Amino acid sequence: MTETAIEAEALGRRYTRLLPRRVNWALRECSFSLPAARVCAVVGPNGAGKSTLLALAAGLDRPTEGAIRVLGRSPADARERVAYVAQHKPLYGQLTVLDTLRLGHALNPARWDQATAERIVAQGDLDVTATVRSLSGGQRTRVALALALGKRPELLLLDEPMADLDPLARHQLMGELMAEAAEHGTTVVMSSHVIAELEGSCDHLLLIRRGRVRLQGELEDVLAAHALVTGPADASLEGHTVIESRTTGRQVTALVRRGGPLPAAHEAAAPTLEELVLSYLREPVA
Ligand SMILES: Nc1ncnc2c1ncn2[C@@H]1O[C@H](COP(=O)(O)OP(=O)(O)OP(=O)(O)O)[C@@H](O)[C@H]1O
Repeated sequence: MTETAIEAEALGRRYTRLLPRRVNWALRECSFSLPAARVCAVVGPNGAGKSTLLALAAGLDRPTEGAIRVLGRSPADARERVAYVAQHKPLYGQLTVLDTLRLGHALNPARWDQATAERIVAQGDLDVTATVRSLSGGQRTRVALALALGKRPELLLLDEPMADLDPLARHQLMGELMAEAAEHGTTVVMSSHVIAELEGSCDHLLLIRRGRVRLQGELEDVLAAHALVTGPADASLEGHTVIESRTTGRQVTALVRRGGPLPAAHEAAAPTLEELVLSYLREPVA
């Protein structure tokens, strides 16, 4: 097994509209490395480039610039070992749930794990003879995740997988994902807007803004490198990078990237993942 699940080098994806002509870089100069056998959260605001990145890793789209390697190969060559659940969960609407799982088996005869796929479907209390088009959005998500996990992938790419699930289904499917990752050493790369949910389950963070990587690393290290400080507004925070600050009267509260010991005049606390991500999302971009 490779130690790096996804490696990107100056990756870029540009979209060009002809009339009226407009060029939009969905991703630009993205270089990062996501470790294997970890659960990685990809976060960023709407339109940041998360889906574009996942589609490139899945080999469903091609970079305009730079390169991306998946499990040490080109995305096309790695495809057999990768499962991808796109944001809109594409499935065949006319197939029943049972036939969908049969198709999953037929397409992945060597690796297919029927027991896992069936268990995930059964936990949702689905009628397996119902057609996919008759299912609710959340039920379809469950079938898409059953297909993906049934493939027993080495790398699981999930684009906002939990967005339309009820809280109980979220909790249960997140548990399934974590158990799968732990048991089989599966790498999970998951985009999500539900930051609080990622905190207890992710090991690695990739934060994208306006097509560029703004922050990346092991979650523990990233959190430890920052502090939420409160102190007198006139005391200097020189040497530290202020990501966001708010002044109320004579007090300032700031999220900083530590550049060394913090000034004694300030009280410092460790930020939660949500506080950290929100500060980076609010940070003014030049
Ligand atoms: N097929 C396309 N044609 C033109 N522009 C596109 C296309 N797909 C994506 N884009 C643009 O690329 C940028 C990144 O989109 P992307 O879907 O990757 O963002 P995202 O981070 O997944 O957003 P969200 O959180 O809303 O799902 C956006 O500006 C979007 O308009």
